[in-house]
Amino acid sequence: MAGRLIYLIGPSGSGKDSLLDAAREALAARDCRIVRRVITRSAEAKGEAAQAVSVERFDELQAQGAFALSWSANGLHYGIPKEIDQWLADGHDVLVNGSRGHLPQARSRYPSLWVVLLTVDQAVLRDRLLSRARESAEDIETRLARNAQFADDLQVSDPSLIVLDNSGALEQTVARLLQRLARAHACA
Ligand SMILES: Nc1ncnc2c1ncn2[C@@H]1O[C@H](COP(=O)(O)OP(=O)(O)OP(=O)(O)O)[C@@H](O)[C@H]1O
Ligand SMILES: O=P(O)(O)OC[C@H]1O[C@H](OP(=O)(O)O)[C@H](O)[C@@H]1O
Repeated sequence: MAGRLIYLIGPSGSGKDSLLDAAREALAARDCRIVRRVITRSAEAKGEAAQAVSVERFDELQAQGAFALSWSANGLHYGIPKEIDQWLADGHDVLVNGSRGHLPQARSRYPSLWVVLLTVDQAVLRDRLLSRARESAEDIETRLARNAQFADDLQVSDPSLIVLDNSGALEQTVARLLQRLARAHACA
């Protein structure tokens, strides 16, 4: 049976990378794969273990059809390697750190995908972005402002949407993620 794509989204700083890192072992034990993204961000940037490439290299990879999904946001380009299609075909569930802006295209390519939406109180979010200190103060404000664009877009009543609040301890969010995925018979 084909695997399921789980598309993790949430505001910048909501904790997507932290959650994936903290849940990595538990997910691997459940045969759930986490894909490594290709990003036009410098390799030195703190945070997720992504493959950093130049814009020229990204464009080449794109032209070669190396990406199953790709988008641009926050002045960067993001690609999800095509190998996820083989993983899904082989029956593995696959977790992707996605983009809210790209959700319609992701849904149209993977109609059975599940969305995990990570939320955080706005004040906590600002504090976390500032203390992460990956972006300049100006870029952080731009990222916070980007959230308004998506505020009403997701239907909380959608049965294939899992909403997780990460305003509290990360361990709690990990536990709830695993629980909710198990209930959805994904990564179970
Ligand atoms: N539950 C939590 N409690 C305290 N700090 C947290 C929690 N979750 C994440 N953080 C911290 O918040 C910051 C943002 O988290 P992270 O980088 O994982 O977010 P992200 O959603 O991947 O952001 P982006 O989309 O911008 O990459 C990090 O410094 C991380 O350590
Ligand atoms: O705002 P939206 O469209 O949800 O997401 C845009 C992109 O920004 C974030 O990446 P990062 O903050 O550069 O790591 C997300 O992971 C996503 O890929």
